[in-house]
Amino acid sequence: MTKHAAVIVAAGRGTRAGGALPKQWQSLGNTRVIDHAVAIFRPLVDEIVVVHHPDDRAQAQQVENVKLVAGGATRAASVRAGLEALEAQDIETVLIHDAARALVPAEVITGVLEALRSHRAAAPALMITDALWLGTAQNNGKTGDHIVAGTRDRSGLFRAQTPQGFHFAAILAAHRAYEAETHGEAADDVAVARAAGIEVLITEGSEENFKITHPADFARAEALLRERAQQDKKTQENTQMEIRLGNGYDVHRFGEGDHVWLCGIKVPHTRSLQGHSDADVGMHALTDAIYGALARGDIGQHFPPSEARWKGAESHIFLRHAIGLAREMGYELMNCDVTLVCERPKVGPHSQEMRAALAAIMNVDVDKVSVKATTSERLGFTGREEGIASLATAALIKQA
Ligand SMILES: Nc1ccn([C@@H]2O[C@H](COP(=O)(O)OP(=O)(O)OP(=O)(O)O)[C@@H](O)[C@H]2O)c(=O)n1
Ligand SMILES: C[C@](O)(CO)[C@H](O)COP(=O)(O)O
Repeated sequence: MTKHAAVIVAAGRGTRAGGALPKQWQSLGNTRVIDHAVAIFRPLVDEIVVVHHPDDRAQAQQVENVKLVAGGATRAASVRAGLEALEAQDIETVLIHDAARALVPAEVITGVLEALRSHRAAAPALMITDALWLGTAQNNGKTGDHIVAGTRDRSGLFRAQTPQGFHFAAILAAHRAYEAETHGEAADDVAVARAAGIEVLITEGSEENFKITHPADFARAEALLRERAQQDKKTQENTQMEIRLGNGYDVHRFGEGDHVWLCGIKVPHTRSLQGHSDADVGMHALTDAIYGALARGDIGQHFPPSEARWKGAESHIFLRHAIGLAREMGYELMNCDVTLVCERPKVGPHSQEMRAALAAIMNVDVDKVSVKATTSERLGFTGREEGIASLATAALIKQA
């Protein structure tokens, strides 16, 4: 079985960050910097080693279910200690990470793991997009004391991040073989790997994977946590919403008359639709679609044709009832779509007015309402102009 391990180095003193404790033990959100770093690796690897300073044993012991190892005087020495502690185990790949990059996005880690399937080493980075200057210090070498003495070519340059991933045996051997006297103090594990001739693939880094280095980085990390919490809340709200769909179908036959009511609009015609109510076939189909979405019966159940009081009733009464019931149950109309099937009258010239009428009855934006028409190619009862049929679909949404 492939065994992935993570070595999280946390043995530095965090002198640049300041604070009463080294930065990895300081608070970030409602926990500590180190706890964020460990939590993100937990589901992605089989084993986690936290390398701490010998003086920080008490702080490190508060991290549960990790192997604790005392680190060294340099980052490289701390990494080496972490790797040595894993030697006896059957580890295939190892991810070496700075505790100070506490908010590394999971995709950055999985990007490295994915790359390790085909490469012996991989590490995330961001391409340099700013111009590069050479500054010469005038006084004490702080930012405000430099004068630009030249520019440097930025092409092909990257900002290195962690986790840096390796086949375990290869990076352990590389660390053991690395001679700081010959190669200089290694900036990171990629430098160690390269000194051993290991090719390293660059994977996608992230601006969110910054290293907490200076005091201001804490404020940046807190802001990122707040942003993520808001995003999580939104995602949760979206996953909690409930969407329901319903369809409706209705038919009314033609009889004597000089107009038809369609979707709330009186359309002049050579005949009229017959029915117990005003026979607005489109509005009936839509009303039934809403009842259907709610699983609350149909128009006939709420307004029985056997009851005289509904004789000649205007159909907006039915539609208002259906949308009112939806709201009582906590739903809003997401959108609806009504299709009228007839040869005549022509619906196109009236469809915008019909949309507006339905939208007004339901008290929704007109963009949520569609009214369209089709003929049945002179086939069937609609083709013979014996009546008009209508189909409707309604989508309702409830936010939890
Ligand atoms: N002897 C060391 C030095 C550094 N690190 C770790 O390497 C990471 C990157 O180092 P850096 O950000 O430079 O941390 P510090 O060395 O703690 O910071 P500073 O240089 O400001 O003291 C950190 O997670 C740090 O804890 C380590 O494990 N052992
Ligand atoms: C390994 C590293 O995170 C790559 O960017 C970085 O070099 C470690 O931090 P340091 O400040 O250089 O010790």
